[in-house]
Parts: sequence; structure tokens; C-alpha cells
Amino acid sequence: MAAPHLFPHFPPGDDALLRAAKTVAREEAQARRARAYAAGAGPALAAHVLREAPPPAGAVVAGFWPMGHEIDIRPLMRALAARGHRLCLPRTPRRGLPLDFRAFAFGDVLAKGPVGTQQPPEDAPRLVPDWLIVPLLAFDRAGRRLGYGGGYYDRTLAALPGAGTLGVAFACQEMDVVPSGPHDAPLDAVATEAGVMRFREGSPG
Ligand SMILES: Nc1nc2c(c(=O)[nH]1)N(C=O)[C@@H](CNc1ccc(C(=O)N[C@@H](CCC(=O)O)C(=O)O)cc1)CN2
Ligand SMILES: Nc1ncnc2c1ncn2[C@@H]1O[C@H](COP(=O)(O)OP(=O)(O)OP(=O)(O)O)[C@@H](O)[C@H]1O
Repeated sequence: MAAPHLFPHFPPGDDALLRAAKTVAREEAQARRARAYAAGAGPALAAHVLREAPPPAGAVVAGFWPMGHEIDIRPLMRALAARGHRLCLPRTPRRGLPLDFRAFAFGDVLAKGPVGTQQPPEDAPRLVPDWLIVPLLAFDRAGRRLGYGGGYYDRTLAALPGAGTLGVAFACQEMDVVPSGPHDAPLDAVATEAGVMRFREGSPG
């Protein structure tokens, strides 16, 4: 925020000047929030995961291409690629099927998927991940997650029982209890910009 002396008290009756000053202050506050979102969370998330819960050496890692207000996992994916991990991203199949993971490297061109997702093109080689970075809307301290309701990750994780699973979110996405049923695959750990919570000993690294 600009120094407070730039926003002095305005005498009554000077509404136009006050409104203009507030407009400037709002723009500054929004820019600050945007900078925190763009520059802070992704690198902080990557640092926590690399230090506290990295994938096993050589693991094929499934990420996803972040959209909307999802936490930016690209710094983490770049760091994992630099450590020699092969990366893949999901293609969304029709409803009822598990996600279809395809090889990805930074610089590859992505195609449009459903609901604003970006995914590798159809001709990208198929890969089976053994460690997955999992998007979510909400999580709790038991490792339960709430997705977007497609059931895609639940079906995918059911088909990959040995795989490591790291949920990723902003810390504010934690809930006391996430409602869950028999199909809901619990996570090994959740990482946020504030740190890593592990729910299963020795996992997911
Ligand atoms: N960034 C990111 N990528 C991701 C996910 C995610 O959460 N975040 N996914 C996490 O799962 C998968 C995509 N999830 C989806 C969840 C719901 C629907 C869905 O409701 N589809 C509607 C059709 C809507 C449309 O095409 O406009 C449908 O099947 O009826 C589609 C994809 C894979 N990629
Ligand atoms: N392993 C599974 N086998 C069969 N059906 C499943 C499986 N997992 C989930 N489903 C079904 O898919 C639907 C959506 O599940 P749910 O609401 O748990 O999705 P979600 O966890 O929010 O989404 P996602 O896993 O894609 O992030 C439900 O009808 C659920 O019963």
C-alpha cells in the first residue's frame, strides 16, 4: 500500500476526492493480493513439498494445468522436471472413466479440455503415474478431499492403489470435516502455501 500520508483524511463535503483516493487505494490493495497469489503461493508450495514430501527418485509424476483460482503448481512441476522426474497431465475422458495421463514437458502445446481445463493433445504418449498431485476444492485433517464432483480423481486413484497422492490447495481450503463415502480415496498428504500435512506415515515420498 502507498504510504498513509498519501491518503489523508478528507474533510466532509469533499466526496469526489475521497472516492478518487479510495479507487486508488482499492487498485493498490487488489494489485497486492494479485502479487501474493502469483508470486507467493506457487514457489512456497514448491519449497514445502521439495523439502518435506518429495516424490521418490525416478517417480513418474502426474500434475495438472492449474486454472481459475487453483494454487499454481507449475513451480513445483518445473522443479520436479529439473530433478529428472517425468511429468504427465490428465486428459479428461467421458464421465465414468478414470483420467487418461499423457506425457508433458514445459514448452509443449496444450489443447482445450472441458470446463476450462487444458490437457495434452490426443497424440501425446500415454504414461502411468506413480505419484499424483491432486487438485481439490476442500480437504480435512483426515486426508479427505472434495473435488469438483466429476469423480475423476476418485476413479483414477482406485485404479492406482500403490500410487502416492499429494493434495494441493490454499490453506484456507481446509474444512473441519469433508463429507465422504466409500468411493472417496483418502490422500497421503496435503500441501499448501503454509506447509505440508501428512496423513499416512512415510507417504507420499
Ligand atoms: N486444473 C485442473 N485440471 C483438471 C481437474 C482439476 O480439478 N483442475 N480435474 C479434476 O477432476 C479433471 C477435470 N475435471 C472435470 C470435472 C468435471 C467435469 C464436468 O462436469 N464435465 C461436464 C461437462 C461440462 C462441459 O463440458 O462443459 C460433464 O461431464 O457433464 C469435467 C472435468 C482433470 N483436469
Ligand atoms: N471408484 C469409483 N467407482 C465408481 N464410481 C465412483 C468412484 N469414485 C467416485 N465415483 C462416483 O462419481 C461421482 C462423483 O464422485 P464425487 O462427488 O466423490 O467426486 P469428487 O471427488 O468431488 O470429484 P473428483 O474425484 O473428480 O475430484 C459419484 O456418483 C461417485 O459415486
